[in-house]
Amino acid sequence: MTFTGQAYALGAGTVINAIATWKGAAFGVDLKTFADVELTKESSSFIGTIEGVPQGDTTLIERSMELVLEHFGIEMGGTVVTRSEVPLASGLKSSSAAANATILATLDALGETLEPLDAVNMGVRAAKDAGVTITGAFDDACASFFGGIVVTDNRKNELVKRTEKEMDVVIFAPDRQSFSSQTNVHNSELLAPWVDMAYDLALEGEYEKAMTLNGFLYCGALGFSTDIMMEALKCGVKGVSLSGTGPAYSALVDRKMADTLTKVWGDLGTSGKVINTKINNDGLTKP
Ligand SMILES: Nc1ncnc2c1ncn2[C@@H]1O[C@H](COP(=O)(O)OP(=O)(O)OP(=O)(O)O)[C@@H](O)[C@H]1O
Ligand SMILES: O=C(O)C1=C[C@@H](O)[C@@H](O)[C@H](O)C1
Repeated sequence: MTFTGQAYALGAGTVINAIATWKGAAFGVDLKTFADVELTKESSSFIGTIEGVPQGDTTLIERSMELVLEHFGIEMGGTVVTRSEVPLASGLKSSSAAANATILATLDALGETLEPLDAVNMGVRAAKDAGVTITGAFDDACASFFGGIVVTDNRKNELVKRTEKEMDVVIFAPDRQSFSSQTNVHNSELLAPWVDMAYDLALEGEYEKAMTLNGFLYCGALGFSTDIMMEALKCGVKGVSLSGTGPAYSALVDRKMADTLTKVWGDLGTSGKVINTKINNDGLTKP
């Protein structure tokens, strides 16, 4: 007998990368990762597949499934298949989306529920166990789960603030990957006094100023070009940043600016794709 479950979770963009100070902020976007889970008592192993990425590391989604079963004390094995609109390891929180979607799909297969923050914390634990994160990325996990803009303390796994905003999001995603686990933590930590200033701006609700400051700081620390950000500022954009540990950049804009920036970034001739989406304020459920 098999038990099947499906779920999705959101990708996200960065306001504050938490690696310098363990305090972060992020917003959920309208790009989804879907997970299909199949559980059976006939097996005790967990096998994950990332559709279209045969060489992808499936430890995170296998561990996510395992943690749900452990929590309920159920002895089963199974498979999980993810497919994603979120480019993998680009800074757009593909890992948080994959963990959240897998946990919810496993709950769906079992006919069980968890409190939203317990599900988020389980995904953070899976990410730490799989070695794909530095701080646990509780900020990204909350943005992926609840949508809107979230401000968090990743050391305490505390959701400090959540706001909803109707804004478009324009993303420039280069055709390459940058894994959080291999990012330059030492350089990021050198930024702490200035990242604190950006975090305070985020707490005051000045998300666009906060993210632009974050972007220039982390481009400097991680060796990414600021050209893409400068092109956005020349158009009049106020909020633009390197997202996560890169290489993608995202901007918070109104509808009219979204069209302008999509064209400007698309015409740059830098290899990569421009994605026009928006903040997803619905999330999967409210905190
Ligand atoms: N769709 C997916 N299915 C299964 N695992 C995934 C998926 N997407 C990402 N992952 C896992 O997450 C890892 C990438 O995590 P990483 O934190 O480097 O990327 P990210 O979350 O997109 O970036 P950032 O944290 O900077 O936003 C992959 O190596 C893989 O293990
Ligand atoms: O691995 C991590 O701890 C993180 C990675 C990036 O996505 C950051 O944006 C996030 O704030 C923390």
